[in-house]
Amino acid sequence: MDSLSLSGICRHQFLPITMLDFNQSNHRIEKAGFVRKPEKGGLTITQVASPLRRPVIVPSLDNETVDRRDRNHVAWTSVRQERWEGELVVQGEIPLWLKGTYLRNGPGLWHIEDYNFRHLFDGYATLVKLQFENGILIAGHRQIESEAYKAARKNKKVCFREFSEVPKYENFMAYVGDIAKLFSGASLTDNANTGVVKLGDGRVVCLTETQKGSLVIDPNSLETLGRLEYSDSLGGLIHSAHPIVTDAEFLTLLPDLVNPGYLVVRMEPGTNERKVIGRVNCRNGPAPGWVHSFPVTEHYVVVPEMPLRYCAQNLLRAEPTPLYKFEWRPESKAFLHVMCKASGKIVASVEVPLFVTFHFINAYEEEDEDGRVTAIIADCCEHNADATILDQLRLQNLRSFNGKDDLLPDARVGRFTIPLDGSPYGKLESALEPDEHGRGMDMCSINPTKLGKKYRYAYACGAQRPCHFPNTLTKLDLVKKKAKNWHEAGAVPSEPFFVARPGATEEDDGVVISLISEKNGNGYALLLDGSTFEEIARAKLPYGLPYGLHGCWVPKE
Ligand SMILES: CC(=O)/C=C/C=C(C)/C=C/C1=C(C)CCCC1(C)C
Ligand SMILES: CC(/C=C/C=O)=C\C=C\C=O
Ligand SMILES: [Fe+2]
Repeated sequence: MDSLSLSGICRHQFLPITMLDFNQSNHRIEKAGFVRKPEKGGLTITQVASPLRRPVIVPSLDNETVDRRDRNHVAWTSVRQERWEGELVVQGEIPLWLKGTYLRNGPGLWHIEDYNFRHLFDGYATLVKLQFENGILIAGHRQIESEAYKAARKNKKVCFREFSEVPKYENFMAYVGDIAKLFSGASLTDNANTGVVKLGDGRVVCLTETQKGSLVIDPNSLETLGRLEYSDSLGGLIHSAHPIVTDAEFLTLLPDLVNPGYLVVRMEPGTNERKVIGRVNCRNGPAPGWVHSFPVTEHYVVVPEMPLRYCAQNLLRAEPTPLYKFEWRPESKAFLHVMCKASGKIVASVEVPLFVTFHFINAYEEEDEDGRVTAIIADCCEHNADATILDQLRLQNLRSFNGKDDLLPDARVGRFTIPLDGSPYGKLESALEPDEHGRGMDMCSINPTKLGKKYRYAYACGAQRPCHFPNTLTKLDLVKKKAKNWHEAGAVPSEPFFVARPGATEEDDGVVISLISEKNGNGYALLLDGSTFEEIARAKLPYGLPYGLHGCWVPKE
C-alpha cells in the first residue's frame, strides 16, 4: 500500500483521515482500528463529529490489540501514517484568546523500505499542526514533500546526502560523481526537517541547514507548496537552521567553508533576495564553527565561532564519524563576534571559553547609567563544551534506554558576557544552578516580544534523572535563578513553545505548547499556563507522534 491521494477536505462536515502505512519489513504495519479501508484506491475516510458540535468522539487506539511492549518509544519510531487530520477531545480549557495554528517540524520518518537511518536528524520531515479556535483543537500531521523524500519513496533508497546518511554507491565512479555533485549542492538534501518560520509577508517556510531545504508550506493543509528560491547570487550551500525572523526581517548566517567566515545577511518580507549586512572572518581556521543558531540584540548580531568546526574530510566520507560532518578543534578556540546590524561593522570579537551549543536562547545589550551599551549578554543551551551530545542523538542510543542508566550529558544555560570596551576576552558562566533543571537543557523558547531585549523567562526541556534525553519541560526564571519543572514518567516532551496572550503586559502571560510522546505509544498536545506553569489543557492524539524539533505560531488574522 503505497499511494496517497486526497482532495477537498470539508473540515466542518467531517474530517477525513488519510492514511498511508509505511509498509516495512522491520516496521509492523499498524492498522488503526478507527479507519475504514476503501475497496480500491488509497483514500481512507473516517467520520469524526463536526468541530461545531461537541463533545466529539475521537478515534481511539485504546482497544488496539497490538502488544506494544516490544517496541521502541513512539518518540523514536517513524510516524505511522503519511498524514492525518482530526479534532481532538480537550481535557481542561483552551483559553478563548488562543486563535491560530501552532506548527511543529521535525524528522519523523527514519527508514526507507527495510533500511533504518542512524541519526535523529536524518529523518524525513513530519510537520504537525495544532489549530486553536473558540476552545476547539484540530490537529494534523503530514510529511513534507521535499525532493529528497519523494526520491527516496520513488527509488526505495536514500538519494541525497542527509545529516549522516549518504546514498549507497553502486561503484567507485558513482561515488566520484556524487562527490562532484556535493560541490554544486546537487547531492545535498532539501529535507527541511529542523524548523518552521512565518515570514513577515505571511509565507510559512520549513528549514534545515542546506539552503535548498527552504520549503514553503501551507499552514492549513500542510501541503508543500515549493522551494523558496533565494533570488540573490550570494551562493553558498548552507545556512543557519535558525534564522531570526520577525515581521520586519529575516536574518541569517551563511558560513563560508572556503575562506573561513560567515556572511550576515538580511531578507525583507515580500522578497527572496538576501542582502549582505557584513562579513565576519573566522579568527581561526581551518573551517568555520558550526552555526545551528545565533542570537541578536536590538542593534547587533552575535556571530558564534564554535570549536566544533565543519570538516571537509568528514563531508566527503561515506560512513558517519562520531561528530558527523564536524570535528572538535579545541586548538582553534572559541570566539564571539558582534556585528552592528545597521553598519555591518564588527564592534567586538572576543575569545570565550570553549563551548558547544545548538541553540542560543536570547541576547541583549547591557547599559550603564548613561545609557551607553557596555556589554552584550548572550544565553544559550550549553553542553559543557562536550560535543558527544551529537552522537547521543543516534537513534540506537535513543531507542536503547533501560530506564535506569543516567546517560544524558550535563547541560546548562550558558551565559556569555561580551564586553564592548575592546577587551579581548568574554566570560561564560551558568545563568542559574544547572541542578534547578536536572542538568539537562535544550530546545528553548522565549516570549517573542523580548527578542534581543533584556528578558526574565525562558522555557526549555530539562531533565529528571536518570534519563538519556531531556524529559521535562522547564520554566526558567533567569532573574530569581529558579526553575519550575513539569514531568510525567516515560514522557518525551518536545520544545515548549510560548504564545503570548494578546494585550499581555507581563512577560510570562500566555501559554506554553508542547507535544508529548508517551512510553505506551500514545501522545497528546499539552498546554501549560506560561505564568504558573501548571497544566491548563491536554488533548489526546489518535496515536503518538515521533519526537519533533522546532515550532512557530501562525496567528489567525
Ligand atoms: C535536524 C537538524 O537539526 C539538523 C540537520 C542538519 C543537516 C541536514 C545538515 C546537513 C549537512 C549536509 C547534508 C552537508 C553539509 C553539511 C551539513 C550542513 C551538516
Ligand atoms: C534535541 C536536541 C538536544 C537535546 C539534548 O539535550 C537538539 C536538537 C537540535 C536541533 O534542532
Ligand atoms: Fe535547532
